[in-house]
Amino acid sequence: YDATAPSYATVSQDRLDKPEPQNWLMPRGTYNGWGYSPLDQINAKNVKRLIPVWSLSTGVTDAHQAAPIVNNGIMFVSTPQNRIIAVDARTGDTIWRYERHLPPDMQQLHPTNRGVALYGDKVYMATMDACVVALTATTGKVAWQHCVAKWRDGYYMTLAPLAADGKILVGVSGGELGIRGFIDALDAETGKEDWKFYTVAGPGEPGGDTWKGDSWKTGGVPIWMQGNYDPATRTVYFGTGNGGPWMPDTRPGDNLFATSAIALDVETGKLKGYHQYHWNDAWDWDEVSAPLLIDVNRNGRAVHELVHAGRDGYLWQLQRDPSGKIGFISGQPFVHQDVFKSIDPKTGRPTYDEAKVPGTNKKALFCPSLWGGKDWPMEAYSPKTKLLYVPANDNLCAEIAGEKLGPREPGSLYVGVPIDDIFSSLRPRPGVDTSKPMKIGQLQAWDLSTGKKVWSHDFLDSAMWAPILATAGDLVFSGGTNDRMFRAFDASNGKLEWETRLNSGVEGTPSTFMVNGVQYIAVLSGYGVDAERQNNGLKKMLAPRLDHQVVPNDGTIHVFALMGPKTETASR
Ligand SMILES: O=C(O)c1cc(C(=O)O)c2c(n1)C(=O)C(=O)c1cc(C(=O)O)[nH]c1-2
Repeated sequence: YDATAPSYATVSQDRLDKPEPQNWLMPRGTYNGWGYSPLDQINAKNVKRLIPVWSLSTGVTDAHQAAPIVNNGIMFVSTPQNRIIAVDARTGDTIWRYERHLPPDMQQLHPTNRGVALYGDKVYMATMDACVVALTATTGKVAWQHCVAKWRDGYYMTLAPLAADGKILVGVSGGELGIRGFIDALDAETGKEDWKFYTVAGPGEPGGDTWKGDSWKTGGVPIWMQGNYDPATRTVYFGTGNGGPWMPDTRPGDNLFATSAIALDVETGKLKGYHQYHWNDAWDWDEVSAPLLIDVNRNGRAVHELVHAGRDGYLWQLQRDPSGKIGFISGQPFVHQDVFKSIDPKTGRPTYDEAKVPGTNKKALFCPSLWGGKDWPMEAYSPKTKLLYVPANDNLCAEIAGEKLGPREPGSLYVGVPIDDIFSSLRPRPGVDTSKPMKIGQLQAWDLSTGKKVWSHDFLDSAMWAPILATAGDLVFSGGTNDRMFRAFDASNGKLEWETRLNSGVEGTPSTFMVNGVQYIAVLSGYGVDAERQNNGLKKMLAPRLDHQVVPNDGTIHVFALMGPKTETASR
């Protein structure tokens, strides 16, 4: 499909299995999670001619993290506050807007939304009040809605749904509210539940013995990032979040399947395999960004791998078996990490420095910080350069101590660390001189065959908090820094090739597509949630250097193309 006049084209399973380069049908472009486009009209030689074609205010503020999803010239964008906008991708003309009003007494811990899914003739969104809505793609009218849990019990949703095998897969947030996490698969046509997988193993279930007493009932393990999918083996891969409450002594044991990669049968939801990155999490290191499915050349042999740059600061390379079983290959730090003393070379299981493990009435300083070496923003992989691109945060640590928990009240925080302590927990790496510009955010490029870092582009006095887009034009695109820049780097050496300053901070997932022979790059600006909370921590840490810095929150869709006759027509 390459639209001359944009019109919605039915999204079949076949189109999702083999997506067309012109379209961007899911947050990472393809099921393998690469965030890679084979388009190369915009490339390292001409990217200096990239200009804005149109922009559109979303009408809301806060963290705009979704990828602009494009099907046959029609763009779908979701924003905080349960909204979707459908736009003509060439011109920015609005086709429809949808809003699902939130209950007025609802408190949002993470007011964001990571995108829509397309399937058949519908658009799907997971909502803050823990429902899935299906809209008719051409009209924006509700086709069905199904609530997977009660928001008053502390469940909410921020992730992009994953559409596969006639199902819409979603998971729940609430790791700080004493939930029991799960993934639901809903029938794409009707919204009826097909299967449910609990991420906290219950008594008698496999993994159930890794929770003591009733701790499983409030064990957390949220799923707040979309999964990836292997159509060949019909296996979905998700990353799982932290155990709850935070202090590990409240839930002794490994706590399966927290902070893990899990493989589920798309048809039945049955667990096929898992790998727990770190056991009995104590640092809020959700490992929710799903592992990327990459075939890595090892001594001339293609190894089917699952690759994940962890919030725990380790770059994990795992083996994926056709049966769904997951094996361990390697793990190594990509930022300063002082918690793991070693990892078992056979299993990857880390041993901990006990002084770095916080607990109830036990304070600990640990690195990386509780936002991790990399929070949710996704890595990208280019099959052309064979490099993995990681949005990393180095030289940051956190200090927290647990307090005794009272009884859980449904819908209230159930963390065991005062929320103000969490937001003020950020510390510099011991020994770092914060009176000088500090190296924090990095865009790193890794050769997965050798396990070596090939280059790193460093940002001073700023975290790096945005997903990466890689293209066949030998470019990688990303925002993520506190100066409102959106940038393009040379994919092979990390050289900055182009940057433009936008209205707000940029933590959107960039996407690219083609209409009428013109390649476009799209990204959302709009800053907030934990990028902003961490930046507030940096402002305190680096005072007075960032005292006057403002990173506005206003949401906007931005679309760019190369200057030339065709873009002039497109932008009229
Ligand atoms: O435990 C959870 O349920 C949960 C949910 C979310 C979310 O849904 O966005 C975040 C986190 N945890 C979290 O730990 C975190 O660092 C985080 C950052 C962000 C963000 O949007 O920037 N969300 C979340």
